[in-house]
Amino acid sequence: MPYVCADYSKYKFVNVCWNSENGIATVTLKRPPVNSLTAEFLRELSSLLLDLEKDETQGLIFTSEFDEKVFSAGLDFKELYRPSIDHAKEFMSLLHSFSFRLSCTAYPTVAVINGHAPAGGCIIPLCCEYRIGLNNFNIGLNELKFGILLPDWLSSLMIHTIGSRNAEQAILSGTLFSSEHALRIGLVDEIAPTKEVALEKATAFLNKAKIVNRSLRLDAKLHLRRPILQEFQKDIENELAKNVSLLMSDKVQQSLDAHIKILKEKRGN
Ligand SMILES: CC/C=C\C/C=C\C/C=C\C/C=C/C(=O)SCCNC(=O)CCNC(=O)[C@H](O)C(C)(C)COP(=O)(O)OP(=O)(O)OC[C@H]1O[C@@H](n2cnc3c(N)ncnc32)[C@H](O)[C@@H]1OP(=O)(O)O
Repeated sequence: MPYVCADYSKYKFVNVCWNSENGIATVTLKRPPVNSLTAEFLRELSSLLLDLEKDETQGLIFTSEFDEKVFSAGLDFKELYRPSIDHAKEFMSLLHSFSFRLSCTAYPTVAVINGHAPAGGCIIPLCCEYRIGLNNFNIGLNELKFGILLPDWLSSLMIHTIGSRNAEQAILSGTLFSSEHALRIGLVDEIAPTKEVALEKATAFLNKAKIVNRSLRLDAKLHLRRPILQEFQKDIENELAKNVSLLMSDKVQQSLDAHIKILKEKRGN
């Protein structure tokens, strides 16, 4: 059984619950108020994956502290509004490297989506091998609706998950799916009535993975995910520069400004 070496208490935005009997790590995202992804959060998540790898984790479950509310609200609007060019570059690079790393972990991965997961909020679930949703949440890549072209690797993750035809329709219409609809098109694999049941289902999925030889399983995973991994590795410098210039463009900055205002008005701020 794996021996835990890393100090998981050093992490600020996640709680790591390590089960020493089965080697499964349950990682609860807890960056208030909505687990939006900032550079600091992404840096932490990347470092966490390395620690889990070193500790020979047998399986990873992601879930959110903000149960029945939000899994993740996606990229942090506020941090990405008028960033310095250096920060924009760093952010895009961190997003790319974390998503790549999560897509090809040696251990199996599950997302328990216990709340809304719009836009960048569904990156973690899409990189995972299996997705279990709760009722009454929305999930989808709706970026096109606010003028953001998806990076190729992100479209490719969606295609891998729900097939090209469904992905084309979903991405081009910027649809946010209800949990029932997400189940119908395969964006989630199961629906659970509560987080507890979802965590049991996640553990059952991870236990099934154990009957397969770990290194063979990884070879097969990398083979089956080759189209996604190729998108991640294709012309990285150019792809990152494209995303940075999209982020810095007037259109996207105006859209972020509008979104921040909408969220403020919603709260009566
Ligand atoms: C921008 C990138 C451009 C180019 C880059 C190229 C490639 C990048 C790759 C991927 C693209 C991905 C893009 C994104 O992810 S953009 C973010 C999209 N997210 C959303 O549209 C979600 C917006 N939020 C909501 O819909 C709701 O907040 C939510 C359903 C999540 C929760 O609703 P609830 O009613 O529970 O809470 P609220 O009152 O709305 O919000 C509470 C609190 O949280 C703040 N908030 C919400 N979302 C964000 C966010 N994304 N970033 C930062 N902060 C967020 C909100 O302002 C409230 O704050 P406060 O008033 O201070 O309490």
